Amino acid sequence: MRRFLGYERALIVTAVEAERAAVLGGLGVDGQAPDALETGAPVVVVACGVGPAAAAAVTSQFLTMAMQQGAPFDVVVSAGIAGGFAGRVEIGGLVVATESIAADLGAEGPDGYQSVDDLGFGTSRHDADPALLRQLRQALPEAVGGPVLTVSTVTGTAHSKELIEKRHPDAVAEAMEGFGVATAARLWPAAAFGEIRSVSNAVGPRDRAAWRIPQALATLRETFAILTGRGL
Ligand SMILES: O=C(O)c1cccc(C(=O)CC[C@H]2O[C@@H](n3cnc4c(=O)[nH]cnc43)[C@H](O)[C@@H]2O)c1
Repeated sequence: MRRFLGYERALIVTAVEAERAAVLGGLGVDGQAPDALETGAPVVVVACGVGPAAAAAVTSQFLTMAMQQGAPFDVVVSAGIAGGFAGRVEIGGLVVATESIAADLGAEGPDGYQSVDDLGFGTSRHDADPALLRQLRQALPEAVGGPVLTVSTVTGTAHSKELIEKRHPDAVAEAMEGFGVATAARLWPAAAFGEIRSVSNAVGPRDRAAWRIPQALATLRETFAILTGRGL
């Protein structure tokens, strides 16, 4: 198996098995045995489950186990499909996060929404590692760069789309794991963090039949072929 960019050991965290299979397909392997972590594979791909809590828990577990085995990860990437904000990214297109933002981690009050940052309780944002981001932008010139939101509930009405766009006017996409993966990765300063998303649907009123999942999974697969030097 080839390396991810120039990194010694990469942990790629997807939400579901179909995304994991697409990433592994890009790496040129049909599947990965459950002992990939123990055998020192240069790229380990794990499906953590949906949402930021599962993402943080599983990422933390894998980072700790790799360190205990003496083969720590030096890069951690949250990867999968996402909803894209219309006019910023096409369905089937690719997004590279400049930062991963917990879009609903805060409080509502008479003056509107306040993030945990506004409240003085910590941070709702994690920047992508600058060196990793540069490499991703160079390897994937067609990708749209910008903040990617992490939500616990998929935006599904015109009203909630309007609200989230007002709170995060620069966001290019929303998904459900990036901030969780980043929160765990931040505990390991030696590991660079990034988030890569292919777009399966437009953020807005729920229309599951319009989600182009096979197209987004194909983009994800091509992306990881490029990032491991296997081309298209
Ligand atoms: O049904 C399938 O075949 C299938 C294959 C791959 C992935 C899925 C998912 O449902 C993945 C859920 C995952 O996708 C992210 N996501 C995608 N669109 C959005 C969105 O509009 N808002 C928020 N999250 C989105 C998210 O990270 C989920 O964990 C199904």
